[in-house]
Amino acid sequence: MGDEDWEAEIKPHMSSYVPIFEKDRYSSGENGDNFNRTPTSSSEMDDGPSRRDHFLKSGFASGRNFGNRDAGESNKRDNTSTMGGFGVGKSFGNRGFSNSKFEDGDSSGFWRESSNDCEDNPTRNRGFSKRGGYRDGNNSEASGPSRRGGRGSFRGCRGGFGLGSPTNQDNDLDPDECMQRTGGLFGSRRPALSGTGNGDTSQSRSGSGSERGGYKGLNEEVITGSGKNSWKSEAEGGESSDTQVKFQGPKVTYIPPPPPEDEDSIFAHYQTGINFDKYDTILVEVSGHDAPPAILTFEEANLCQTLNNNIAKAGYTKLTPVQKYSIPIILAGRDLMACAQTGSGKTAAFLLPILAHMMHDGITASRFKELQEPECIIVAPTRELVNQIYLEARKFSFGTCVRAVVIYGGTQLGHSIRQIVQGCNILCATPGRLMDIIGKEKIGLKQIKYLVLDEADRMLDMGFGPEMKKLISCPGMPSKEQRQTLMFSATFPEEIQRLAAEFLKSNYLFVAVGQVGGACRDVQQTVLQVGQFSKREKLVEILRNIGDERTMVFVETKKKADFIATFLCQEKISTTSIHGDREQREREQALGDFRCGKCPVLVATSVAARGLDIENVQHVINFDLPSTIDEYVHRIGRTGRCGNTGRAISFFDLESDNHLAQPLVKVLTDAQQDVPAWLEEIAFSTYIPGFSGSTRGNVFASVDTRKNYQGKSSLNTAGFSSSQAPNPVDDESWD
Ligand SMILES: Nc1ncnc2c1ncn2[C@@H]1O[C@H](COP(=O)(O)OP(=O)(O)OP(=O)(O)O)[C@@H](O)[C@H]1O
Repeated sequence: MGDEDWEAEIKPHMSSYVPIFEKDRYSSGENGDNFNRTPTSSSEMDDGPSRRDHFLKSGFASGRNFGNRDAGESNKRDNTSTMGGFGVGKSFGNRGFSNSKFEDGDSSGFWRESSNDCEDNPTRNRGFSKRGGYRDGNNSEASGPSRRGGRGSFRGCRGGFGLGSPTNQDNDLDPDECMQRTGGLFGSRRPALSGTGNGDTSQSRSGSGSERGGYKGLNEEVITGSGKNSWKSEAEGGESSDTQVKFQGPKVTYIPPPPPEDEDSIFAHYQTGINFDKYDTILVEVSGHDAPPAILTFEEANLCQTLNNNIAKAGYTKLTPVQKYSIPIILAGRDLMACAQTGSGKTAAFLLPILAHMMHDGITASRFKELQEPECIIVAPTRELVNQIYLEARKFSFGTCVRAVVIYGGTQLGHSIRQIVQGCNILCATPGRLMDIIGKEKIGLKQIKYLVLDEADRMLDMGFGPEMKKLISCPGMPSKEQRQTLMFSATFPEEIQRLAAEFLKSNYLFVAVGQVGGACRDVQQTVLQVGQFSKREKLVEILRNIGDERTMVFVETKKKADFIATFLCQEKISTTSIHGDREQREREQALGDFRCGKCPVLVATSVAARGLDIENVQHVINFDLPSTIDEYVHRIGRTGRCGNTGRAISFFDLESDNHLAQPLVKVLTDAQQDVPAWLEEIAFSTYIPGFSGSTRGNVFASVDTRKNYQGKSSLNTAGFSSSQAPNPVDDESWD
């Protein structure tokens, strides 16, 4: 459903919201000056205490911007919000248009914008607080100063600079980690950014930026090297000049809490499920020359004792298919593109052999140094995912001298740097923060032996691809011949495979476990025909039936995530949310509340679609279907992990989802799921000759897109050869 439709739907409901404030975000005493206390409708203002109480119980504080609140109101909300697990709103005018210095907050807010959320004119964007509170459905109606006063901070990040991104739009994949960078580093696709400012704030930016040829985003000065000193002034606590501050944007002050250090926490894991052994029956195809044979047991990998101990403590007794094939390939020093179903252990498939190599090579303990030169960089598209990978790296390297470090956007840059300078062998990073740190000359690339792209298709698409290209052409980065490059994902569209070749040695191996881009068979998929205006009712009905079982509800836009989370809380369903407009602290809090079961429902945008491994997620509900089938595959893969079973229910809206009918039928069929007759009918009526399964290219690449490779072997994962069906593309040379 488009945003505009959504506006139409939410507007009538918005007036019934109970605004709840987060204590640390709103204080009329401190920030009241920036509030325009224009009265708003009483229905918006004066909701009864019962509902407020409900929010309180349900752990949800919908922090819309209600700048017209008086101090008394604010205090009441302070009480509620501190108990709330869900603080939607972020900025309450204190950093609004009157405040050009951006005392605090999140620099990522400057570029974390979506085209859908940026329909406001530049005047309205001007100097608004950078972080997005809940954008009221009314805010498309006003743009004058008084409105900005009253609701200026509403817009927050959403007002921002109008950094629309073609791929992220409002369905976010950490846009602060990707598209904004392409504007800065690789030539902007957003001409509005360069040259003319969008208002006070962006003017000041473009003012600074124009010395270098216009606004280029935070990263620009880093990459050109000019940001070095300004970083010092910011991250090392020195004074920033106005120009620097304006150019740099608001400081990010969030320092994530360190993960628990005790062994039990490090090795905490959930159980494999009843279908874990069924993995062995999945066909695996390896293509490329001279692939080493698969291993069948951990012992065959010949790992060192410490690694074996860690594997045992992690509860791994048996290899998953992707591990059986990838581990020997990586140990043999080969480049690899591996595609395996969600939740089937791809992370360990690359971490274990990399660590084994490092141990074998006699890695020296890394020590404090201003410039660290890690041996391995792992990049992934979202902050929560890199953090998860880091925790896995820390687990498997436990008791060794290998030090893993994680850095990601939305956290204080100085904190990232402090982590790095203490020593770094394996760096897990989101692309944006990685490029920043490289620009600050805290990371040298000369020693890189392993470059891992997790969710590689995402890392190479138009959102992150330019950033990745920049990374491999950074000074010092060993050429592809000199490093080992590893790519993992559950989906690998053909066109992305072709792009990947630039990163990989020509003799890379391709491992396909099951159907490339196929859904996990342990997820029972149901598609329901639900019209836009019935979705909420249906959602509540389903959630009430589900009870307390952990459920992720995916929606297409950030503001809808806020809206649905608010709505569910009103329905007394304890809910939290995660999306790219929430501050990192809030995102981590939300994930924590969901993981521990405090909020059994997590409403999420695509930011949570990939990679997240959360125990006991029994249900995924696609309140909105995503725009692409590969996104669907990743989303439903948040359940049914590691041999456990799960359920996915998708609302199919005849008005907007017909383009997905065909690929959906294919995914359902391949995963041996029931296909509703009505869906088949739609798929048939929208039949596109030569259909290849995706709205954007061929998700269903039968396997390796290279042609005519030799040495293709097709095995099931117990190691037995199966019939080698000729590949239709075998008759051409792929080099
Ligand atoms: N051999 C194994 N034995 C037991 N558990 C395993 C094994 N390999 C991985 N796991 C566990 O399975 C879960 C899923 O693994 P992981 O997150 O690496 O999956 P993935 O394939 O990367 O999924 P996605 O495609 O969603 O990113 C994790 O909890 C991991 O610890």
